Amino acid sequence: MEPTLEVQVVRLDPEVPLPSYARPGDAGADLVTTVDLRLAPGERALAPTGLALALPEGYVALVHPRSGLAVRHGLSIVNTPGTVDAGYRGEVKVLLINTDRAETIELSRGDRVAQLVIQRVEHARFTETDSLPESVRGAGGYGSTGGFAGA
Ligand SMILES: O=c1ccn([C@H]2C[C@H](O)[C@@H](COP(=O)(O)OP(=O)(O)OP(=O)(O)O)O2)c(=O)[nH]1
Ligand SMILES: [Mg+2]
Repeated sequence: MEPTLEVQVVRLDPEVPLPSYARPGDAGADLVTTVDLRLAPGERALAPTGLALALPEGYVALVHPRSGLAVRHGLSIVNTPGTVDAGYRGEVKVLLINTDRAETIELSRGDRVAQLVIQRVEHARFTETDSLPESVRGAGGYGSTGGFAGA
C-alpha cells in the first residue's frame, strides 16, 4: 500500500529506526523500546520509543499492542489504544503491562513493543437537546442482544 499521508518525525534517539510497516497493507507501524525493561507479573512501565511526531490536524495516532507478544508473554498496554494527539510534540511512549500471572517479561532496547495506527478523526460540535431521535437499539446494551445464535 502506498503511503497516503506525510508525518514528520524527529528521532530523539539516532539509533531508532523510523516507524515502518512490516508488510504491505499492515495497519500498524511498529514501535521499539529504547530501554531494556524487566516487568514482573502485574508490573507496568512507560517505554520510551525515541520518536516525536507532528501529525497533521485531523489525525490521531493510536498506540496498539502487538498480538504476538500478547499471546506468548501476556504483554499488553494499560491504556490500549494509547492516544497521541495531533498537537503532541513530546516523545511517544508506551505504557506496557505484564498481564502474566507468573513469568517476568524481559525486553531489550530495540524490541518492537507496540504498533502505531494512524487514523482520521472528526471533531464533533456537541449540541445539547432535550430528547434524542429514536433508534432500533434504543438504550439496550451490555449484552442486550443475547449470546450466540441470539439466545
Ligand atoms: O500511549 C500513549 C498515550 C499518550 N501519549 C502522549 C501523547 C498524547 O497526546 C499525550 C496525552 O495523552 P492522553 O490525552 O491520553 O493523556 P491525559 O491523561 O488525558 O493527559 P493530558 O491531560 O496531557 O491530555 O500523551 C503517548 O505518548 N502514549
Ligand atoms: Mg488528554
